Amino acid sequence: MPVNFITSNDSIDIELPFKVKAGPGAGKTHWLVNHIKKVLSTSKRMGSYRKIACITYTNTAVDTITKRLDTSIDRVEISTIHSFIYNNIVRPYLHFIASQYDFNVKYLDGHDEHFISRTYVKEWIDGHQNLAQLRNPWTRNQLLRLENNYKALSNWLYSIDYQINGNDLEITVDNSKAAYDPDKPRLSKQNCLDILVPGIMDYKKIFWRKGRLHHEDVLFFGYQLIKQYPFIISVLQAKFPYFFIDEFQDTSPVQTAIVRLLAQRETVVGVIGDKAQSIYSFQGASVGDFEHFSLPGQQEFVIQDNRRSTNEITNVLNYLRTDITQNPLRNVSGEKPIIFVGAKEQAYADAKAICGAEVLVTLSRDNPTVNAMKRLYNVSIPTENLLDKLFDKDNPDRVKVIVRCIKAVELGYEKNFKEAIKEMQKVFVNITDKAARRKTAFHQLSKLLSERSAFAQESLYKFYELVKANISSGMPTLTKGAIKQFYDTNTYEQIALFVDTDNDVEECKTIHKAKGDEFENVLVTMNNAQDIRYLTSPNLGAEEHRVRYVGVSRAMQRLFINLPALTAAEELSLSGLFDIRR
Ligand SMILES: Nc1ncnc2c1ncn2[C@@H]1O[C@H](COP(=O)(O)OP(=O)(O)OP(=O)(O)O)[C@@H](O)[C@H]1O
Repeated sequence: MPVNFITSNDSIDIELPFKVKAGPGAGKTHWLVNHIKKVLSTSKRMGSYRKIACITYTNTAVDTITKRLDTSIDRVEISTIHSFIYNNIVRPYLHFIASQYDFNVKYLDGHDEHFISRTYVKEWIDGHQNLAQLRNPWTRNQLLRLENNYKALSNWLYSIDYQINGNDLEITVDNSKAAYDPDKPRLSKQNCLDILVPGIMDYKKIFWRKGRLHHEDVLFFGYQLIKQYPFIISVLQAKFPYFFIDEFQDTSPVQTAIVRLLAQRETVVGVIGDKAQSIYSFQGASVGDFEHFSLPGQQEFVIQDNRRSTNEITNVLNYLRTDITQNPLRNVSGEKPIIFVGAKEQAYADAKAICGAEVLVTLSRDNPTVNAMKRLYNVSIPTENLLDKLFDKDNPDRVKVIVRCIKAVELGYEKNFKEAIKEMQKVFVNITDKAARRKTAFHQLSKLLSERSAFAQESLYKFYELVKANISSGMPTLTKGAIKQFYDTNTYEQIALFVDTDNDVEECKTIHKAKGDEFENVLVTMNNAQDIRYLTSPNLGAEEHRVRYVGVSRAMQRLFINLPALTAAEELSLSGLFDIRR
C-alpha cells in the first residue's frame, strides 16, 4: 500500500477510510481534532442529527479531545470503546438476548471491575454441574476452605476473558493463573480445572442474574448482539457516518472485530496510532492489529514530525527508534538530556534544582516506584511484591491491622489527613461511639506520624510492636516462625512501598497513566542496573522497551533519566546523547 507523508496541519479526503501512523508528539491527536472539525464543516452526510464517533483508549484522552474540540462537541460522541459499546449497543439492546445468558436487565447499571466474592464462588461450586467429580485433594470443602486453594481458585476466576476464534467469541480462562503464588501452580488441571471449566459461563451468570456487568462483558455482549441482530449495525451506521479511533495500537482483537463489522457499508472508519507506543498487551492489546488493520479503499499516511520535544530530546527518541526518524519541527535547542546515576531521591533533588520553579513530573514503571517518588523514600525497590507475600504468609487478623495502620500513616505522610483518619478509624471499629472512635484514631495517628522517622527504616517487627502496644493489643501475637523472620528482615518502608494510598499526586505518575499527555520537565526512573539496556540496546519490538520509550517521549523541554549504576563503557556509549552526572 502506498504511504503518503503528511504534517499535522494537512487535510485529507473525508470520505475515504484512513490509517495514520506517527511517532510520539507528531500531532496525531491535533490532526484528528482538525479532521473532525473539517468533517463537521464540509460533510454532506451529517444532516441535523448524525454524529461523529471518536473513540480513544483512556478517560484522560477523552477529556483531552473534548477540551481541544471546544464548541463542536454536541455533534461528536467522544468515548472509550467500552462506553461506546455500552451506550450504543448493550444498554439499548441487551434485553434481546438477556434470557440466553440469564441477565437481569432490570438491574443493569453501567459496568464495573471484576471482583470475586466468597459467597458467589461458593454458590457457583455448590451448583456446579460436575460437583460430584471433585475428589480429594480438590473436594468442594478443600477448594473453598483451604486458604491457598481458595486464593488459587480466585486468581483463576479473575483470569476469565473473551477471545475471538474465527467468527465466534469464546469465554476463556488461564490455567497458569490457578496459583496462590505466581511461582506455585496450585490446582491440578486434570483433577480440578478440567472438571470446573464447563461451568465457567455459569459463574458469570451468577453476576449477570444480579444485573452486574464486568468491563470485558461489555465487549462480549456487544459482539453477541451485533452478530445475532445485524440491524444494530445498520442503526449505528445510520447514526455515525464517521467512526474514528485514536491510539488504535492499544485496541484488543475483540474491539477490532467489532470495528470491522461497523466499517462495512456507509460508515467511514479511520484509525490513528503508533506501534511503538503499544503498552497494553496485558489488557489484550495486540500490536499487530494496528499494523495489519486494513479496510477496502483505506489510505495510509505517516506524520514524521515531532512537535513536542526539543531537538536534543528528539535526537534521543530517534536513537531509540529505527522505523521512523522524527523531524523536530519546533526546532528549539534545549539542554542536553541528563542521566543521573545513583539514588532516586538525589536524582529528583538535582533535577528539581535545575527546573527551579517549573513543575517536574516523575514517570515510573510501577506503583511501588511511584510511591517511593511521592514519599521520597531512601530505599531500593524490591523486585517481588512484599505486600502480597505478607498477605500470603501472615495471620489475616494481624495483617489487616498492620496494613491499615501503614496506609493511614502513609496517607498522613502524603498530607491527606482526612483519608488518613478515615483509614485509622477502621482499626477501631469496636469503639461504637463515632466521636470517640474518631478522637482515638486522630490521637493514635498523630502519635505514629510523630514517630515515623524513628521506625521508617527499622524492621516491620518494630512497627508491629508499636501497634500491638498502643493500638491493637488484641491483635494475634507474633513470636516465631517464617512470618516472624519476614517481619524481622523487611523494613517498614520496604513494605509501605507496596501500600497504595490512592492519593493521586500529579507530579508522580506511572508511565501508563501519562500516556497521551506531555510535560515540560520529565524524570524517568529506572530502578535496576539492567534497565540500562533500554538505552544501550533499544528494541521497540519488546513491550518493556516501548513503555520506557513512551515515558521518555512525554518530555517537552527537559528530560532526566535516573539509573542506579553505569559502567565506564556504557557512559562512553551514551555520552553523545546525554550529559552523565554521578
Ligand atoms: N499543527 C500543529 N500546530 C501547533 N501545535 C501542534 C500542531 N500539531 C501538534 N501540535 C502540538 O504538539 C504537541 C503534540 O501533539 P499531540 O499531542 O497531538 O501529539 P500525538 O501524536 O498525539 O502524541 P502522542 O502519541 O505522544 O500522545 C501538542 O502540544 C500539540 O498541541
